[in-house]
Amino acid sequence: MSWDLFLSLLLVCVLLYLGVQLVRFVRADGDLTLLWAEWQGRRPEWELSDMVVWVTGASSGIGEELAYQLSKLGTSLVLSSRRANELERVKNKCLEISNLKEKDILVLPLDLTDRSSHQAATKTVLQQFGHIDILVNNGGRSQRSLFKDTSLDVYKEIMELNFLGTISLTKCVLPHMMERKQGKIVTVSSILGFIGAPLAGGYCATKHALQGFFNCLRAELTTYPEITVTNICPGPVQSNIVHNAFTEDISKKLENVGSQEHKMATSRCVRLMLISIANDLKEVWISEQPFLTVCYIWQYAPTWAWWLTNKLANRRIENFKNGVDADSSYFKPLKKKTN
Ligand SMILES: NC(=O)c1ccc[n+]([C@@H]2O[C@H](COP(=O)([O-])OP(=O)(O)OC[C@H]3O[C@@H](n4cnc5c(N)ncnc54)[C@H](O)[C@@H]3O)[C@@H](O)[C@H]2O)c1
Repeated sequence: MSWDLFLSLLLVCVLLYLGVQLVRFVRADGDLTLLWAEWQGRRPEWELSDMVVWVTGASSGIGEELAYQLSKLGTSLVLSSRRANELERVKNKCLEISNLKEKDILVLPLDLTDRSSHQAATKTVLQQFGHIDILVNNGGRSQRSLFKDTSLDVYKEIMELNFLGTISLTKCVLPHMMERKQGKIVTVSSILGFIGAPLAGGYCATKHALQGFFNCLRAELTTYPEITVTNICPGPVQSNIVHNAFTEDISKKLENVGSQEHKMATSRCVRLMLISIANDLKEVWISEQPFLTVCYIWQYAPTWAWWLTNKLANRRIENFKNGVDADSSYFKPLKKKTN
């Protein structure tokens, strides 16, 4: 083979390799540690079966799907949110699709903002199952309104729910985990827990607060190596979150919710969450593009990130004003992954 031919073949191979890596990067829907764990790490099927898992916000969206996927793994479940009838519906479906029995699923209505009820709720779980292996702090609400239009009451209320409600329940469960010297505290934060976006100032503040809080708590628990703290940071995911979002006034509902189809499939998000929990990952980003790229640039070159952030931010406000979902139509995603 001539030297020229060899070099041409080598160049083609390198270009092919780079092409494949580029497609993989564009299609990636998790940060590097998460993708590694998905490829080489521990499987949720090996690690999580037989555990007792308490999921808040289990009546809808991510929490509901989490209940279904966990039930298939054989975990005992505590399902919490405010509406008992919705939790019963989720429980019945769990029983239908898994080998769990009635006694394996506790429906435990709970309002995260009613902090005085959290101790009694924890006691009820311990009476039923004897212990709690995993607490998934998932319940919460988002926000769609500009700061200039938004009442301060909204900021107070969203902080009460997403931040104080979450740490209040954690405070009730943690002593029990410390006594056993084991447990997993998993909190569903958001990519808005470390980047910013318009229309969600209050929500973003609560998620930043959660990130800061749980990063500190993890550092306080170094003498308890078997208690792990995982912050899950999803980008946009299909659920009822926009439907249930706060607006500029406490009592006002969002008028135009818009289609949610362009967002990441709930089942895929939850599968990646389970992989994160099984592998005790400390912080994970679960998101499709372009948000994942924004997260990386935001971390490594925050000032440059503003160029892209501003473009997305303008589009977000425009979308919102036009009555479509704020995160729609940045660009069409490649074929969606579903699990
Ligand atoms: N869907 C997304 O795009 C997305 C992105 C990033 C983070 N998240 C986070 O995921 C979590 C779940 O949200 P989702 O997308 O499934 O939304 P969702 O609206 O479908 O579900 C929210 C759940 O929280 C519960 N909840 C709300 N207020 C409560 C209260 N006062 N007490 C107890 N439970 C309460 C609801 O009843 C529901 O079960 C939230 O913490 C949210 O911030 C969602």
